[in-house]
Amino acid sequence: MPYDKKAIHFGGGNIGRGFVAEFLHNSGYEVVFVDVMDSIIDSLQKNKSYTVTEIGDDGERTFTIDHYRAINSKHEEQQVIDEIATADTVTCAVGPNILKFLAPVIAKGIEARKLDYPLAVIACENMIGATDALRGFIEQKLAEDTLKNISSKARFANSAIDRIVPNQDANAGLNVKIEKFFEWCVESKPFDGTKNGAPKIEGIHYVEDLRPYIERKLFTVNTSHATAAYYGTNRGIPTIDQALADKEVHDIVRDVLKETANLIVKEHGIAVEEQNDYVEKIIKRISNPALEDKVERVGRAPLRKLSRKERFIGPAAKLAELGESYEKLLGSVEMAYRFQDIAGDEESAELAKILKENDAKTVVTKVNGIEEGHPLFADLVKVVEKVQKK
Ligand SMILES: NC(=O)c1ccc[n+]([C@@H]2O[C@H](COP(=O)([O-])OP(=O)(O)OC[C@H]3O[C@@H](n4cnc5c(N)ncnc54)[C@H](O)[C@@H]3O)[C@@H](O)[C@H]2O)c1
Ligand SMILES: O=P(O)(O)OC[C@@H](O)[C@@H](O)[C@H](O)[C@H](O)CO
Repeated sequence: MPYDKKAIHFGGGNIGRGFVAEFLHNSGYEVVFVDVMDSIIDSLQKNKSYTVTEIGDDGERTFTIDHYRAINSKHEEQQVIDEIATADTVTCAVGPNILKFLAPVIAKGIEARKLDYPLAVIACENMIGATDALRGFIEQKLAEDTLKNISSKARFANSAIDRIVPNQDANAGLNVKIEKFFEWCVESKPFDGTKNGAPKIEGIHYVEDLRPYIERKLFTVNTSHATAAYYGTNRGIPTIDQALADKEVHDIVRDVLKETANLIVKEHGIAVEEQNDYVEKIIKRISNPALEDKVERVGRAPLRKLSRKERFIGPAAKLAELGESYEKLLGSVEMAYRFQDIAGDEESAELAKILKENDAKTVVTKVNGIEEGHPLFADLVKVVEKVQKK
């Protein structure tokens, strides 16, 4: 493999090392990791390779990832700018709330570009429109002239990324254990008319309209995952597979998925059988005991997960608008509201504070982004009142 293309990847964490970098590497890209965590960057700089182990029904397979470099953007901003100026792609997997912090350095890299083809920017986060959000932050930092010619400098494509990468063993170092299944869908249209076309990354499924893919993923994989995590936490169950082995939790997850499946089928014209097959596949994936996926990881950042476009309120709001049932989703919302003061999770502490300091109506407006008058509002207020009582 010549490794003659260059990819800058922000976030050397689980999905960054275990999924995005693996695919870039296998497609002949030299990967430049950018992170702010000293331990990850130091380790990537010291070790010239790490392994990714895929766990499937048919056993395990291990791959070696090499041909990468690593930069700490806290200390070496100019280096990151120079790399972006001469790169083919920028990807990130840092978490939706971090996107705004990446924007200034990416904007400077775009300003410094002299190449005769645009940079491909693809955010790989669990968020509807993550690349659009990143683009918005970047554009706030660009000079007027650059903004006028932005399509010659950079192209921005949203993506939906699906692969379970649990937290890794403390002694694993850089090595990543990951499920075998993957899906990475990226919008194709933003690359129309460019010299090189869409980035040639093996495994990416380019699609004209991403909405059905990202909504199906977020409202099936992540809705069920988070439901299992929050009910599991509430019952003192440590991992997702163990939560799903509990008959009651298992049945609740299935009931919640009936509600989101109803929406997905109605909204996107996906056949009922196809959605049923998808649901079965997802339940099997998240029940995989080999992943040992902790409920705290899957439930992390409850304020984000309880927000308007996210895995519970997104589908529940739409179902309410359509006059369809969303009762089981309210149960997941209740359990998410009960995910408070979890060690290492700042949002869970913030959630506890918000619930203590505000009345239920204010909480719903603030946390769920649902206003009085919306058909979901009164039911959410009841859920919050119940949680506030106990
Ligand atoms: N883990 C999964 O199963 C999975 C699957 C699909 C999508 N995702 C999404 O991928 C994203 C990352 O998730 P993860 O599980 O890899 O999390 P993670 O915590 O393992 O990795 C995030 C990385 O981003 C780094 N980071 C934080 N601020 C940064 C900054 N300003 N600049 C550069 N790097 C920074 C962190 O140091 C960390 O290394 C999230 O949006 C998540 O929803 C995760
Ligand atoms: O990453 P989050 O916090 O949005 O959600 C936690 C998990 O549900 C998520 O990371 C899944 O493992 C992943 O989305 C599977 O593709």
